[in-house]
Amino acid sequence: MPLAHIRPLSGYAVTVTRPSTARIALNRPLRRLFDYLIPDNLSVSPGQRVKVPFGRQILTGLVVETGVTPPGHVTLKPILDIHEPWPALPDTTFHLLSWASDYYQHPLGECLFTALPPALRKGRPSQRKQEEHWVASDASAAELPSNAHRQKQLLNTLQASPGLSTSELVQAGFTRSQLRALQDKALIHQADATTPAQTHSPTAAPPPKLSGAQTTAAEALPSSTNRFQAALLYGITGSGKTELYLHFLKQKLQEDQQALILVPEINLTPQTLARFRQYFGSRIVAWHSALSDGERLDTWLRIRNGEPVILIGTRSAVLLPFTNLRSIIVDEEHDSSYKQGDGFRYSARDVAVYRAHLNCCPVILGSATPSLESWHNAQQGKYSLIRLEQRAGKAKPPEVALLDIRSRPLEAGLSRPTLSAIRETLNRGEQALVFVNRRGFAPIMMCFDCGHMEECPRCDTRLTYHRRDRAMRCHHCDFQKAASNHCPKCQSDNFKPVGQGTERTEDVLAEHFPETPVVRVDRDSTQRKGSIQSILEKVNSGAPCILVGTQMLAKGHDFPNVTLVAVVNADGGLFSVDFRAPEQMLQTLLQVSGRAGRGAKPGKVLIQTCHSDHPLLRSLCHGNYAQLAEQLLADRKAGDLPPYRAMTVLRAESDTMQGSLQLLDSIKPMMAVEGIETWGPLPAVIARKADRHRAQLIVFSNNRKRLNRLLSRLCQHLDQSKLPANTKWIIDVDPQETG
Ligand SMILES: Nc1ncnc2c1ncn2[C@@H]1O[C@H](COP(=O)(O)OP(=O)(O)OP(=O)(O)O)[C@@H](O)[C@H]1O
Ligand SMILES: [Zn+2]
Repeated sequence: MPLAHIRPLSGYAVTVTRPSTARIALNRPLRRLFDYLIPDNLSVSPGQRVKVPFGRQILTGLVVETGVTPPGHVTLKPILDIHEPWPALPDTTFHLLSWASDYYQHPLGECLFTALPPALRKGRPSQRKQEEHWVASDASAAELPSNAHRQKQLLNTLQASPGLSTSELVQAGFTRSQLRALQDKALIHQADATTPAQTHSPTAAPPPKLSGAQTTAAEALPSSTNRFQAALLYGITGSGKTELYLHFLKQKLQEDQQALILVPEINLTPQTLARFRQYFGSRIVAWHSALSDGERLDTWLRIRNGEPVILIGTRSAVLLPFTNLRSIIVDEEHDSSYKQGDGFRYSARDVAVYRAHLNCCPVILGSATPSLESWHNAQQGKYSLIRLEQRAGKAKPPEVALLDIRSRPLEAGLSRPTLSAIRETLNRGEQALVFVNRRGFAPIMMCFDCGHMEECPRCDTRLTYHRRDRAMRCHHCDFQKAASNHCPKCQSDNFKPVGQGTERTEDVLAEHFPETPVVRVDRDSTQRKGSIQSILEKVNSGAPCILVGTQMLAKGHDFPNVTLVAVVNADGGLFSVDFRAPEQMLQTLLQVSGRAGRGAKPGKVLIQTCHSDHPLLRSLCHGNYAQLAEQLLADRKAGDLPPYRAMTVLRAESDTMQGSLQLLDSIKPMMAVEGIETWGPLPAVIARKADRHRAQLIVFSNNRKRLNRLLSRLCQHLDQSKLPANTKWIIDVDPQETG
């Protein structure tokens, strides 16, 4: 041993076995990490939260590695303290996020911090707050004043589902003050936290017996929770996929194991939770955007502590620090809300599959309209394909008909046959659903004298007329102004709405059917917390009504008394420039059609179109998505588009279009590499949004690894380049939108 290494033992004994430096990730959009010294009194390991000095601030960082050699002769500052002695991100979660950072080309620090609840991101202590659960006391609602409707409803809810938590009740539209009011009157009390199983114990209602088709599908589901297996469950609308998920978990998941069920935001209703709780009681825990910071921390800690929860959550749930995750289910796997639209643009579905792979556990992707990516993976044998092509119970698939509206008189977009079909439905005491793909009253306000149309001053789009609040609004930025009765250009009062949105359809239906409630469901009508829940409750009561809504209505709802679905206009996606538009249009049409006839009564779907001879729409009538998927995949293959080639979009935004195009032009030569093809740069379809000019460069490759390496180099290069003022770039790997 060289002499220089022989040192007196005292004071050095520790440094021999302990690393003295650590590389730390910060929650910053920076593609770099920072090195710090580990003081002798601290012991740190990867995934752990630490406090570090950064400029004049003290920030929370996450340890990425220890024992690193810092570059050059920099003097390192010491870590100030640790937040807790254990790593906030355990091994597999850490590995998952590092992989995602590399795959999606997003800075590691921001990726890692996404897996922490807001409280821990902000550097708060990781102490557990006890979530309050409520039960109704043995008192009667008669003690409530007759005008306390909401309190009565709250009490009824708790009588029906004892043990709901404050957050679940708030999500269902109740308020904390209503809870307090009932508590003060001793009508409800907190469930005993030490015996939650009692308040949450599965109810006696026996699960329905699986049908023959369901049993066959169940037998084909992954056989073990200790092996990676990916299954695509293609089950038509109303086939009872949820029952299969429950059956699978009941059969396969052991009592000490964790499971994750991903759902699109809108599907995570108290009804869904209640259905799962019937089987699994207090093991069911929810994760969604409406939770408070405290509730998130509480749930996060349960997961990190390895409690055997079955988490039902939206997109970001896939990043949580599970320690014993043994099954993953992705419901409505085709849903575009699984892809994050800004910042860390990950696809929760794809991350879920990778996570299952890392954990050596099964993943089930379920949908009535699988994404072409998943369908392709099944064709390639990467996923097993399980088909469930019969509706559950007594329900039959709906009868679908195209209604050509080219030469028919329309009333706010509705044809006479559609109106009569609605009337017949209501006369039978059933419910009708009318699907309109736009919110607002009309997408265009136009002067019939001078031809002027109202446009957004900040975007290359028209303003939508919202009649309820007499406003003209841009749906792409936050611009709005008061609506006027006169053309702002020529003052003519021949200034009128063109086309229809949900508000207009709602008005026409209310005029035609004055006796029947017309319920509008879109982003405007459901802004208030819990409003969607009360709407759903109304519909679920089964009384005749007409539902009018956007795709919010298409997803996953189970309204047994809806027997007619009318689609006002199906043609939007047929001729779009976005290559995904036909797929998304067909998925939406099939999903919304799938709301018809889910109970004992037969369902009917009327699709109004100007292209009744279009082959895609004709196949849709046969309701055979498998066939449609094959057709769409053949088009993708012919165009050398995903899933046949990997695709990434580089976007640039600047004060001028020239600035955006120049930036993309400057990096294009870096991509003149074998096996890489680029399209563009070109202005985006909406070239100007909120006064920013947008351009894009699309990159394709047959070789994902090569593309990934090239993109990493490109991002490094762009990070180190000095960009012109006000110019920004964005990278989107596997984009959902390419317009
Ligand atoms: N074996 C069964 N026997 C009787 N009814 C069943 C059975 N399985 C499911 N159901 C009922 O059938 C209806 C549809 O089930 P579910 O909502 O799970 O369908 P789904 O496949 O998720 O449909 P979608 O894709 O349209 O959301 C529900 O009301 C459910 O309770
Ligand atoms: Zn705008």
